[in-house]
Amino acid sequence: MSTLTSGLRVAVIGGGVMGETLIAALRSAGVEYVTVSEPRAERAAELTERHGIESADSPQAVAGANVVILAVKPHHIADAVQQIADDVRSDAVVVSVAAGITTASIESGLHDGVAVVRAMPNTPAVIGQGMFGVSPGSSVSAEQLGLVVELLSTAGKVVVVDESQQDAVTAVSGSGPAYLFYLAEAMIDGGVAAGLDAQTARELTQQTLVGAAALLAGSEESPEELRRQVTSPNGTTYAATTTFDEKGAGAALRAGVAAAAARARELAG
Ligand SMILES: NC(=O)C1=CN([C@@H]2O[C@H](COP(=O)(O)OP(=O)(O)OC[C@H]3O[C@@H](n4cnc5c(N)ncnc54)[C@H](OP(=O)(O)O)[C@@H]3O)[C@@H](O)[C@H]2O)C=CC1
Ligand SMILES: O=C(O)[C@@H]1CCC=N1
Repeated sequence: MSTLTSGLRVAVIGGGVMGETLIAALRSAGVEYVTVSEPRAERAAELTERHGIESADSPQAVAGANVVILAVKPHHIADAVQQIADDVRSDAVVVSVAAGITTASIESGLHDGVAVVRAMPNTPAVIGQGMFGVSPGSSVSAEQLGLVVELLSTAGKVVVVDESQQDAVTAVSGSGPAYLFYLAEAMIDGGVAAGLDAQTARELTQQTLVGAAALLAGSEESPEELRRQVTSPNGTTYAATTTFDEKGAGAALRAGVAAAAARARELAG
């Protein structure tokens, strides 16, 4: 990591949920120079204090940066790009994490030839367990893509995908943590309804999801086979999963992923 972090100066434009997630990940990875541009002064002060970083307006933040991370909402990207266009270094790489926004649209707002990478992160990056789908734009060198992949790898796994797949990546891994939290909410509610106190229901749910996720990640078996191993003939799991099927839970989840991908396409404008 030392060759990666030495001399690296990162500007993070937008200090919201994902901006802070990436700041925390970069700092944990030993990146010393991180500057955040965040319009809310109170929030900027919170971030500088919590993570030991600098805060500046966007032109100042990007002026010395070799990596610029755009972490504003998709509808704020055009403004954010316009604010930095004249100050981004010509050899910098600009990484956008905005859902739906194409590298071509960001490139069109920057000076010719500036490298733009589109990356779709997720919030588990804050504990080094993120999943990133990364796509280079039209002016990215192999070295610049390698730098971005190496940098993001400090916060989780990275796959390089064709940009045409980014909306699907967003629907699976970008939004995906929320699907698991949604499931956790329902399991906790169901446990309470079945007679547990809320704290016990949460503890049982949390460890069950952690254990099952680790089993899935570490196993060569398919999810279907792992599920089969839990499901005794006409037992409790069978009772649960046939009810899920009757209520259309699987179909609803598949439709939800499709809706997320469609929404990402819409965000492109
Ligand atoms: N949250 C997540 O799990 C994920 C988010 N993303 C992407 O990350 C991006 C940010 O999302 P998220 O962090 O959730 O959103 P937030 O609203 O939490 O954060 C965005 C921040 O950017 C600030 N901002 C707005 N305009 C500018 C500007 N021109 N310059 C600098 N800062 C600005 C906002 O300030 P203010 O509130 O004052 O407007 C806000 O603090 C989105 O594009 C989203 O698609 C991608 C993957 C996962
Ligand atoms: O909900 C959203 O639009 C963002 C993108 C992926 C996760 N959060």
